[in-house]
Amino acid sequence: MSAMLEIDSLHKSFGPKPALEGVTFSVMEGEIYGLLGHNGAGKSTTLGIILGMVAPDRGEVTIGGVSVQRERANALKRVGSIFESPSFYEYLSGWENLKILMSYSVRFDPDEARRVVEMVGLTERIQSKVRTYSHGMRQRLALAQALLPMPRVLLLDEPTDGLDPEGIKWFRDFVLKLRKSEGVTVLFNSHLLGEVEVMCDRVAILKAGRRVHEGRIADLAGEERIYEVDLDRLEVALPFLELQGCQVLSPGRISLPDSVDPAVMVAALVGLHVRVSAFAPVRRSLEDLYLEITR
Ligand SMILES: Nc1ncnc2c1ncn2[C@@H]1O[C@H](COP(=O)(O)OP(=O)(O)OP(=O)(O)O)[C@@H](O)[C@H]1O
Repeated sequence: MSAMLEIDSLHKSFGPKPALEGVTFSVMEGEIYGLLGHNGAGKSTTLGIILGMVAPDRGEVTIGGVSVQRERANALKRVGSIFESPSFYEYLSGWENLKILMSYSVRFDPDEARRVVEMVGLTERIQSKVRTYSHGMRQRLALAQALLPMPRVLLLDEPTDGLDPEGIKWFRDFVLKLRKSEGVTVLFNSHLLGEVEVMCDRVAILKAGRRVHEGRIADLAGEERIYEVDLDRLEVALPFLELQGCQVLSPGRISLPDSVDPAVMVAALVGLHVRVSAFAPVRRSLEDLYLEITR
């Protein structure tokens, strides 16, 4: 697999505090890649630079080997995007909106547009005025617009923001199907860690403009042994656990070193008059990792 997207050492400052400080990562062809981070971590700035809408102070992005900074139009020819909240002409139909939006970049092909509108499930309402659309329908229209250039790369800024659980599931299934049928490469940012975990192959976590983690979702479990615990007398229990080499990850979650037998640990806690209501192994989630890294 070769890299479809290469983000190389991006630096950007809007004021005295840098928004990005040397962010680097690559997204392989056909990969679904998630960009995570707290509010203000630099996710949208990164996407804006990839889309050629924000000029980096330093660094470069290449898409399919073509530099966005040096050959923007060429690099973005087969890139579809939803960036920030898409805005539409409210008093025009979804169809008229697609026609206008497409006239800025590629030629409008009605057959292709009908195919894409069908794909996103908007056929019945595409002639209705956008002001009558629900938030979910607007997102589907935004997705249709993103799909019209027949993209090899999709860049999505918070694509499920504000969607209801059904809309989120629809979006997830749609993207997974699209990758399978068309081999599209997808980079998106989101705060919905559960969604990211089921959709993405890899994630990067940004913190204050720096990439502080990159890894495969499949490797999340790692070597660590994580236990969910419910204990009383924490003033006794926690120092004891730490003395045994356990790490308290969050209230109620600890990681056990290899040398420690959980049964022996429970017996020892009981011996210290700690009531142990739960002590069960759990799979480490993306949320666990995210909280450990960004804390
Ligand atoms: N156009 C701009 N002018 C001034 N500052 C900006 C601009 N765009 C971004 N910033 C600043 O850059 C930093 C990174 O912002 P960015 O929008 O990239 O974060 P984010 O990770 O996308 O956050 P969120 O999850 O809230 O969307 C923030 O401190 C933000 O205030």
